[in-house]
Amino acid sequence: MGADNQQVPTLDNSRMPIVPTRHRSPTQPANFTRLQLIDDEQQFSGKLSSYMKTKWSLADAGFDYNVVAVFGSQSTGKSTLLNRLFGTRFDVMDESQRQQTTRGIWADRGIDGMKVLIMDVEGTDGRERGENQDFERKSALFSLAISEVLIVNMWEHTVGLYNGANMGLLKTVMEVNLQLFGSNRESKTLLYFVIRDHVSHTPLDNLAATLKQDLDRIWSSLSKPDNLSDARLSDYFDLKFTSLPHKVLQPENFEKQALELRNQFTHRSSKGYVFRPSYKRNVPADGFPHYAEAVWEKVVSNKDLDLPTQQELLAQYRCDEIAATALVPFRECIDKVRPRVQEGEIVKDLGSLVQTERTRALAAFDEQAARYHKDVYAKKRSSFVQVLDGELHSLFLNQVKNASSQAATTFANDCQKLLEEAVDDYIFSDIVGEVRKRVTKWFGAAIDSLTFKDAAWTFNSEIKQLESQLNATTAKLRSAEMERALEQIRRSTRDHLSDVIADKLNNPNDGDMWAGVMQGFEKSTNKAEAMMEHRMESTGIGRTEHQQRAQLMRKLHKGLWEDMINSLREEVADQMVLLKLRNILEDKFRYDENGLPRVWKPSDDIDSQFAAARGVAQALLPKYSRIDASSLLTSTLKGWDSGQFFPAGFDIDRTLTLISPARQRELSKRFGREADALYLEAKRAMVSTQNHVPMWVIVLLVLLGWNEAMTILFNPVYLILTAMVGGAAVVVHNLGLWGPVLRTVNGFASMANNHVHELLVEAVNRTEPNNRSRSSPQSSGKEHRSRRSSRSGSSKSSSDEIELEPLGENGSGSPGFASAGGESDEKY
Ligand SMILES: Nc1nc2c(ncn2[C@@H]2O[C@H](COP(=O)(O)OP(=O)(O)OP(=O)(O)O)[C@@H](O)[C@H]2O)c(=O)[nH]1
Repeated sequence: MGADNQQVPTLDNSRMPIVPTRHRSPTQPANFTRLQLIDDEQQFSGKLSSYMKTKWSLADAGFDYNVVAVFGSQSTGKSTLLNRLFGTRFDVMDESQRQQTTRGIWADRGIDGMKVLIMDVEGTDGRERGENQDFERKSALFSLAISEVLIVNMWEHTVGLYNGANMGLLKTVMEVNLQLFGSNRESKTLLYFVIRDHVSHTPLDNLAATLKQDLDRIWSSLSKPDNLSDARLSDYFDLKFTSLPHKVLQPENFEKQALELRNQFTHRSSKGYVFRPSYKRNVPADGFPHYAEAVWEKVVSNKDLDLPTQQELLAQYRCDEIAATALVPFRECIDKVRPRVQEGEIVKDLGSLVQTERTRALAAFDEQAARYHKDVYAKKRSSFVQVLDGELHSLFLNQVKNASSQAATTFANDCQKLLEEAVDDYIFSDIVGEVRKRVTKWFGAAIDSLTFKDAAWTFNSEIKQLESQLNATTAKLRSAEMERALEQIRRSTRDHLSDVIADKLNNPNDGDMWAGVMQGFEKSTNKAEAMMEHRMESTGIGRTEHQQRAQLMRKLHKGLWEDMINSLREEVADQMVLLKLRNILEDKFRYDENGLPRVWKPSDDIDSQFAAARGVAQALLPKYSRIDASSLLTSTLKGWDSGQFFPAGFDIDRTLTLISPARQRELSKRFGREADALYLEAKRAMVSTQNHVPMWVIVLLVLLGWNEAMTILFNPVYLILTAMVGGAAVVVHNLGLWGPVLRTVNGFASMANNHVHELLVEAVNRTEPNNRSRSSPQSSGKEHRSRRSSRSGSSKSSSDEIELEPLGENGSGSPGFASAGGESDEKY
């Protein structure tokens, strides 16, 4: 193509020179808007969609656009004609070369606001392609399928020629077209025959009649499908004919008539306006690229080309595209709130927020997709709604679950708080019922905000789920309430029963001990049952709920029984039971029948009294060891006799034994030891009543006086000596040996006396042998006295002097010296 051919075309013919040139390359100046839609290699351009949007601004045209294609032999001025009609810049052959200019199919938009898409198709019978008619058939079929108006360009002189007028090609194309599009009679195609170089005098009408006859002949010779055997040419095609003068020989006329012809394509009001609604393919402009490509692919692959199917496919494709586009802002909105909801937040006004986005997305979809195949659109709309609602439902479901969880938590917490704060005599079912009503109402409002008219979902299962949760919580609270009631009732009866038990076990011989205990249990149970009835009523366990009530009663009985057993076990603990036995023993042993303390006298038979008392006490040990509950058989306790009193599996027999046999034996031994101590104590008490101050102590005190006696007592040496002497005396006394001892002492004294006497005599004899002879024995005795007096330092008178008497003859005389006169108390 020459550079001058790249001038911006206008409708001013003087500025639209046809400059022969050659342009075989798809590259073009930037300001050109044409596109090689299908190239030499039969490849469909991937740029059509972007050209529709950016270069041609037709994407948003909806149905308000037209498609025109040109069909004809090579170099018959097709491109020239299109450029004249639509202001396009399709390549025009360089006169000097006479070579094929247009290869493949080119497309462009008409200028000056014309919403016309023009396709310049490679000419048929091309020298370059030779015998190969594959592309010309495909391109012709493609043009026929997608165009509202197909301009059939031909020289005047070829009219009436079969091959020269491309009648053979037209026949083939029509035949295939009938097979492929036969079922679609809704949209026709205008075959606009433009006869070029009309220079002869043959009127156009004659030329048109010739062509029409040729076409009818072709049509009748077509091999039609069976179901279309009656199909007429006019069912599918409208025919229109025009001619143009010779461009070179009659340039002015040519331009003039070309302009008139142009008006038929541009001015709706002009006579002969070509674009009629019946030619519409019902393909919106934004779907045209996909539609055209799909048609081309069908043509190229020789598959059956069914226009309705293609339209449906297109509709499906486009509706999907539109839906995807409409979904983007919707998802953006959802994605903003989804994390918050997933984290458990209850997003305020979520329902209205996303409902607005849903409406917006649907409106965007409807605006564009409604132009496509109705059935497909309806289905796709339904699918789109499902997608939207699917996203919403999953989001709402999370929100509902959050609300449900919060409602359940609030219910549990509020109930617990109110029950804890409730004063006595509160009605459990009133408190719980009130909270439940409030929570359910709140949850209902949360659900309502997420449900709207067109929404295909309900949250019935979530409502049921919450109800189950609330029921479960209520059951738990009721169970806890009853546990609390059980504990309170047991506590209130426990003290009374403990007192009864302590009293009965401490006085085992006052009537039937176990009957008394059981009576106490019966009273406590009756009282507890009445309290329990009241609590069950207030907790909402109606009288119709027999099983639950019976279970609770049995649980209460078990608790009361266990409380009694625990109290009994405390009472018969080792120390307690020993204390009880000891008390009984003491009562029987230490006190008489009148309850007065006994003072044991030697004459009392302690042993038999003790044995009797101990027997009574020991007999109580087996009594304490096992509970006798037989009296309850005749009690007022319901179910005791039928075994329905306690819960199933409760082994009452196991609880009856308080003290095992082994423990009984051990306790019996320990009690025996304690009893023995008591016995000894009694014995000692009796002995103590007989004891007095020993005689020897009195003698000692008389003999020694108080001070001496104390000296002996507090001086260890004296005390030991005294003890030894005393001990010896006791032994002697006890053995009755005083006689022999006295005799022995006397013997020893006599011997000592004799020995002393001998010593004295010897001494006297030794000292005074000579004096004996010089003096008389009297004088000698006086001297002896004087020496003794001098030794004693005494200056006694003569009346104090001691007379030394001679020793007895037999040696068994008095052990001491005989004293003279009243001086006999002084000892030697
Ligand atoms: N005689 C005559 N020549 C014309 C007319 N219109 C165009 N031409 C000339 O015919 C030659 C071919 O013109 P094109 O417009 O390229 O023809 P075409 O059919 O598009 O050619 P291809 O695209 O190669 O098939 C050019 O040299 C034009 O100047 C016409 O009406 N009469």
